[in-house]
Formats: sequence, C-alpha cells, structure tokens
Amino acid sequence: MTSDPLRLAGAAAALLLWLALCLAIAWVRRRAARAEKGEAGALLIAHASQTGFAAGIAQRTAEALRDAGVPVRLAPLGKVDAAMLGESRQALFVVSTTGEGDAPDEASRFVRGAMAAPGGLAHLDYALLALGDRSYDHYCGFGHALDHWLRESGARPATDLIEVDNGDPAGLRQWQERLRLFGADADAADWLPPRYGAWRLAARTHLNPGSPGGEVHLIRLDPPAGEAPLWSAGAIAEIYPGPFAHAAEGDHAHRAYSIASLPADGAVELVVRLMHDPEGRPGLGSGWLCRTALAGEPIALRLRDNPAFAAPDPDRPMILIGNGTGIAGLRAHLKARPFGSENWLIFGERHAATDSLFADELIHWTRSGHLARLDRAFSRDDPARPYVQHLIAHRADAVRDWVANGAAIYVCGSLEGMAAGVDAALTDILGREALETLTDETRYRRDVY
Ligand SMILES: Cc1cc2nc3c(=O)[nH]c(=O)nc-3n(C[C@H](O)[C@H](O)[C@H](O)COP(=O)(O)O)c2cc1C
Repeated sequence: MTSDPLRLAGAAAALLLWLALCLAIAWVRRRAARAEKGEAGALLIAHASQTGFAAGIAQRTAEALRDAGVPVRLAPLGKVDAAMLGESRQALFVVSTTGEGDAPDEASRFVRGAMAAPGGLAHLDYALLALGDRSYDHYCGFGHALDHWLRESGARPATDLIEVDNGDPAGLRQWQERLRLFGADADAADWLPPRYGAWRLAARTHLNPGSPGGEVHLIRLDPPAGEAPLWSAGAIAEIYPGPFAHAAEGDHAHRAYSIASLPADGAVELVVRLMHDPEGRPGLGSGWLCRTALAGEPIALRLRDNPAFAAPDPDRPMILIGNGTGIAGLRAHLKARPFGSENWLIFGERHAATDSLFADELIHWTRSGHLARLDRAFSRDDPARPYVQHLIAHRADAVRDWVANGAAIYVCGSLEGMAAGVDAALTDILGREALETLTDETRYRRDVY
C-alpha cells in the first residue's frame, strides 16, 4: 500500500472515471435494449423474403445500424401490425417479389391486413429496398405495391425506392449509402456478397436415363479442402456457372439450387435438370453442372440459408409435396427429420419406369416407417394425367386429419402448374382462411421456382 497522497488521489480519480464509464455504458445499453423492445421507438426493419435473400440483406441492414448505436427492431413483414407501425417513427422495408409480381408468403398477413386500406402513417419516415429480377414481367412488383401503399397512407419516403436486379451489387451499395440517412456510419465498408468457395465436382449421376423429359442429374460437390461447412435443410447453394477463376468478376450471374443433402452426407448434393434455350443450347447454369464441368473441377459455390423454408418443429407431422427436381429440398428435410417423426411425401413426375427419382431411398424410408405415407403421381402413365394436386384432392380426409394434428405443409418444385395447383387443392380442402392461418404460423411453406 502506498501512503503517497498524490498517488492515492490519482488512484481514486481513475476508479471514479472507470465507474463513470461503466455507468455510461450500462445506460447506453439499457436505452438501446429498451428502444429495441419498442418502448422508445426503435427503428423498424421489416423484411419480406421468399428464398432468403431479402432476409439476409435486412439482417445486414440491422447490423450496420446497431454498429452505429441505432436501436433497431427486425421483423418479417407478416409480424408487423398497425400498433408496431404506430409506435415507429422510422422504418426500413427490404422486400422481394415472387410468383408473378406477388408478395412473399411471409408478408401475406400484412398484405391482407394492414395493406387492405390506407393507414394513418403521417408520423413515419421510411426507405424501401425492392429486390427483383428484370426478366420477370412485374419487376419488383411487390416493392412498388408496398411503396404505393405507404405513400397513400401518408408515410414520407426519406429517399426514392431502390431496385436491385438479381442481387446487383451496385443497387445494394446505393442502399447501404442511404442508410446514413438513418444514422449508419458513413465510412462503413461496402457489403460484399459472401465469397465463393472452391468446391469440387465429385460425381454426376444421371437419374432418369430413358426419360422423354429433360435429363436430371444428381450433382455431388465436395467441400473445399480442409473445410466442413454447415447448413440446414432448406438451404440454397448459389453457383457461379463457369470456371472458378472467373467467379469473382461474374458475381451477378449466379444460379440458385435447393440443396438435397445435409452436412452429415459430407457433400452438397443438387438435383439439376438440364435446360435448353430456344435455340437448343444447354442453359448456362444447368449446362455447366450437367455437361461442361469436368469431374474434379473446382466449382464456385456459396451457401445461403433460407429461413422461409427452414425445418418445422420436430414434433410436428410434416406433409412434403413436390414435383421433378423439387424432390431436392424435400429430400434434405426428410433426411433431417428425427427418428420417430411423422412424414408424408406426395411427389409427381412423368413416368414410373424412368422418373422415379430416389426410388430406393423412398422405399427404404417407407419400410422403416420414416415415411408414414408415400404417394406418387406419374402423369404420363395414366390417361387421367394425375398430378400431385389430384392426389391431394383424393386424400382430402387424410390431409385434414394431418393438419388437425398440427402438420406443417412444405411445397418444393415448379411454380407454374404445381405450386398454384397445390395451393388451389389445399384451399378447397382446408378453406382459404385456414390456409392463410397456416401461412401466418409458418406451417405452410414454399420453395418454388
Ligand atoms: C418463383 C419466382 C418468382 C419470381 N417472380 C418475380 C417477379 O414477378 N418480379 C420480380 O421482379 N422478381 C421476381 N423474382 C425474383 C426475386 O424477386 C429475386 O430473385 C429476389 O432477389 C429474391 O429475394 P428473396 O430470396 O428474398 O425472396 C422471382 C423469383 C422466383 C424464384
């Protein structure tokens, strides 16, 4: 112990300063936490995402603002209601468009509720990021519809709506800059898309030889050397369709595929149908994976979570519905379902003889009880042209029973024909309101394309 009064005073001052600092930090944290609970008007960040991209950008937006000390509240648009909008002074909307100019499923409650009539939002300043793809007729259709409603409701745009075409980095940079209007740091680094890893084409298996339909291949990709990447059922692989060395420049051109395997399989497996353009040339993405890439070739791949197609509660029964390459996302879910879970697969293709994708696995799962029910519709084997929606209609009572027992319904495959037909069949069986409730409870989820 020192008896020097000067040193004692110095130590006391340092202690006081430290205490003051602790108190200040605690106060700032408490204020931010209180604001995030909505008590003191946190900045609202709402996302509407079908395949996970908008959700990811909303997450990054939230981090950029939190890093600058701005209290934020992040929520899917479907969880936003009039009260939440009423107590927010500022809001950011990150929304994609799906279907033909439609809102993502996770926004449907908001579209039916809040957006049914103009709201009183004169107190609200907002900015809106609309994600879309110019190759669709209704480019950023839902983003524009939401923007229109916000203006009609009296909300004030702090900046013009920003459109992002197919993940274009220039549009994202613009959005990132505009976040300064809401308190984000001016000198934050540009958001870069996640880097591609150099995966390896380990195997390519033709799954439907002899089929009159397009070739379907199982593409097995081994992780980059020394890495053991993790992903969950429902996740998506983004692939640059060309030599790995070119991937960094060609970021814009990636293709997205539902992953058909789990990390425990040791590889990403994709189910890819070889597509052709009107001149008969192989499609860019599918041609690369099914034809051009050589065995052992490095493949530029990055993983993306898709919260909108994440696994249901393991205790819930699950009805999985899909057609064609849509089996990919359903297979990952079936692999992830725990022992003893209740699962029902309804799958459609053309011919039983050539298009029974993963037949061995499905039979094995049926024998072991992992699949409590397996129903397959082979449309070209039967003059009645049965599709999955017809199977659903024929088994209406069982569908009702499963749903009454808490089942979640997952749909993966083509939007045209299948997803719309399934939606109509489920509406017939369960009623529109019940299906809307299932959507709101995330018990009806879709990964369709
Ligand atoms: C089945 C499907 C339908 C789509 N329809 C549209 C559309 O009508 N208009 C549009 O601008 N973009 C459309 N897109 C593109 C998406 O909006 C775009 O890929 C967006 O980045 C997806 O964001 P998300 O992952 O958050 O849903 C569609 C994409 C898919 C897969």
